[in-house]
Amino acid sequence: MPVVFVAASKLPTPFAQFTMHGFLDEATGREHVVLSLGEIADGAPVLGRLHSECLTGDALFSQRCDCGSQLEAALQAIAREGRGVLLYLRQEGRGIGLLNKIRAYELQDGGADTVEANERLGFAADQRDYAMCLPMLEHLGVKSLRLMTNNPRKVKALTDMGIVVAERVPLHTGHNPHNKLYLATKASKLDHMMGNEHQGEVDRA
Ligand SMILES: Nc1nc2c(ncn2[C@@H]2O[C@H](COP(=O)(O)OP(=O)(O)OP(=O)(O)O)[C@@H](O)[C@H]2O)c(=O)[nH]1
Ligand SMILES: [Zn+2]
Repeated sequence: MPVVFVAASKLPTPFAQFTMHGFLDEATGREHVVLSLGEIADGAPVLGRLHSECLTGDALFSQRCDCGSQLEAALQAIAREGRGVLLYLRQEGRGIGLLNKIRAYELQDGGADTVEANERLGFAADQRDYAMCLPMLEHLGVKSLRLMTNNPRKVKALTDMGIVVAERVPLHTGHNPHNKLYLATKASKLDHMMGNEHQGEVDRA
C-alpha cells in the first residue's frame, strides 16, 4: 500500500519557518511529517535527518535518551544552512510503540540495558524499517542526502533504496548522566558511532 501525500503548510519555529508536509502510510495507518526548508529538489545533496519519534525525548524533555537534543540540533543546522529536510518518522520506541517502550524502561529501571529490555519483551533490539522514506523523498524530489546521524543502519537503509548518502554528518549532543549507559549500549550493541572513531572526519558513502 502506498504512502500518500496529504497536505502541506507553513510551520514557523524558533529556528526558521519550515514547510510541513504530511503523509499517510496506508499500510500501517501511520501519519508521517517532513519539515523542509529552501530549494531541496535541485539535485544537490540536501542536509537531512531521519528522526524516529520519541514522545518522551522530543516532547517531554526526557534525559533517558538524546532524541530531543538531536531534534533541536538538526533543525538548527538546517536553519543555519537555509536548506534541508527532517523526516519525522512515527516509529516510536524503535518501532515497538510508546507503551511497550515504557515497559522496556521499567525493565531498564530494574537493571536491563536497552537491548535486553526489548528482547525480554519478545521484540528485536530495533524493529524499525525505513521503507516509507522513499516515497516521501521522491515526492519532495530529494535524491541525495548529507545525513545527520550516528546510526549506520539508516545510511544502509537509504542506500539500499537508491537514495545517495553523499556524507554522514555526526550528531553528538544531549549527553547527560542519565543516558550514559543507554548511549554506551547503542555504541556496543547497536553499532552506533558515538564519537572518537570519527572525530574531525567525514564519512563518505
Ligand atoms: N525500545 C526502546 N526504544 C527506545 C529506547 N530509548 C529510545 N528509544 C527510541 O529509539 C528511537 C531513537 O533511536 P536512537 O537509537 O536514539 O537513535 P537513532 O535515531 O537510531 O540514531 P541517530 O540518527 O544517531 O539518532 C526513538 O524511536 C526512541 O523512542 C529504549 O530504551 N527502548
Ligand atoms: Zn528518545
